[in-house]
Amino acid sequence: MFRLLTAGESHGKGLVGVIEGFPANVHIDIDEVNKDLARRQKGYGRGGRMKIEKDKAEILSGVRGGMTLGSPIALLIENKDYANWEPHMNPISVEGETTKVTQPRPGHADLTGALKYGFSDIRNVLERSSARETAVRVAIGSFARQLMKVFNIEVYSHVTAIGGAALEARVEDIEKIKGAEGSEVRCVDPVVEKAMIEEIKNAKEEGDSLGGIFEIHITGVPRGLGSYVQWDHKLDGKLTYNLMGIQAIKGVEIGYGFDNAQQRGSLVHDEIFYEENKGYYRGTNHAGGIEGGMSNGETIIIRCAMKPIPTLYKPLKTVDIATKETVLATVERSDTCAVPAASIVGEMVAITVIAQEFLKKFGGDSLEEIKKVWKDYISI
Ligand SMILES: Cc1cc2nc3c(=O)[nH]c(=O)nc-3n(C[C@H](O)[C@H](O)[C@H](O)COP(=O)(O)O)c2cc1C
Ligand SMILES: C=C(O[C@@H]1CC(C(=O)O)=C[C@@H](OP(=O)(O)O)[C@H]1O)C(=O)O
Repeated sequence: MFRLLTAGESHGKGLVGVIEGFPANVHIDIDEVNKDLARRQKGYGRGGRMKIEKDKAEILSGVRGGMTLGSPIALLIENKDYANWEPHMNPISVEGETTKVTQPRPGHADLTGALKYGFSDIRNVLERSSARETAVRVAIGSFARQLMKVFNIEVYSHVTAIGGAALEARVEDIEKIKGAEGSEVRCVDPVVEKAMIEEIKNAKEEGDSLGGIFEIHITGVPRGLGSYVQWDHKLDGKLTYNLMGIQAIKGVEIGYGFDNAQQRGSLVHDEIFYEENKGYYRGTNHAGGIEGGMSNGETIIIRCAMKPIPTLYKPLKTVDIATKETVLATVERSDTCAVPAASIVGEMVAITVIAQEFLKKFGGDSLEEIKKVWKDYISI
């Protein structure tokens, strides 16, 4: 079981990630980490910031010659935009009163964050609450992904809705889902993709914003990750908690969760079968690969709902915290829609949880030790 921490402000010098408890002797390909970072930066509907940043992770510790050491891994992603923000973000001395942000944006941490921490400058809140932080969670997730790949566990995602443009039917075919990689909005259906892009264009023109839904599929997860024995050991609980920790994610569904709620049990529960060469398996996967808080050996399917981006070019009303007057919310620069980017963050957060639970079950100090325990278990 490893734990992680992130640090860093959106327009500060950079983002830092620390992973503690990651096993030794895992080969890490830094190009793969950087590819995942680049995937998060793509997607139709992003704003000007993504033209400035070219995210690359620098490994500061815990890896030698491409192999993990079992010691804490420290990662750094530089914020290129810091060069433009240095007068406001320098850790030692900043420009004073005139540059304060005092008009909180509805939908952001701005107002409550300022009141909670006693700030007269909302910048002290927005810099850390920003989803810029998700870059380093993707870098950490890429380490987890590389570890899980050794055990044939893979993660994929696709966008199923942006605003009102949505796929009509569920897609469970992994080969089809892999096709999302080639889409500007990570949608597997070209007709719906076109409608999604149109929605984003229209929202942008009208100074508005959009949210949507993405779906994560994790294949190859052995049965028995997580447990029913105590409420806080449950795998579905851990996944939803961590996915809800992504900025703007407001709903997480395991399997066909909400659809199942409107059906009879006979149409919902996945019948159990057995074949000599295959072992136990299900005829359907409405549960999304988790029953009783444990992975059941089927593909884990999770849907996440993202609210519309809160910063609006046609801003909503708010109250200036310096004057208490009604004003329009601050706009500096913003994405119109970031659901495709969020789907990559979702992938990486989900595979991080799976890797943590995997290590809880099969854990050891080195990859070799883990492999032994895992091989014994899957041969039962
Ligand atoms: C990848 C990604 C990009 C985002 N980009 C923006 C943005 O450009 N402008 C904005 O106002 N919010 C953006 N958000 C959402 C806000 O960070 C988030 O809504 C805000 O911090 C409030 O937190 P909450 O929605 O979790 O309550 C983005 C979120 C994600 C996941
Ligand atoms: C920087 C990223 O996303 C940012 C998330 C974000 C927010 O408020 O959450 C606001 C925007 O930042 P800025 O105000 O600098 O344009 C996004 O670009 C990123 O994803 O790397």
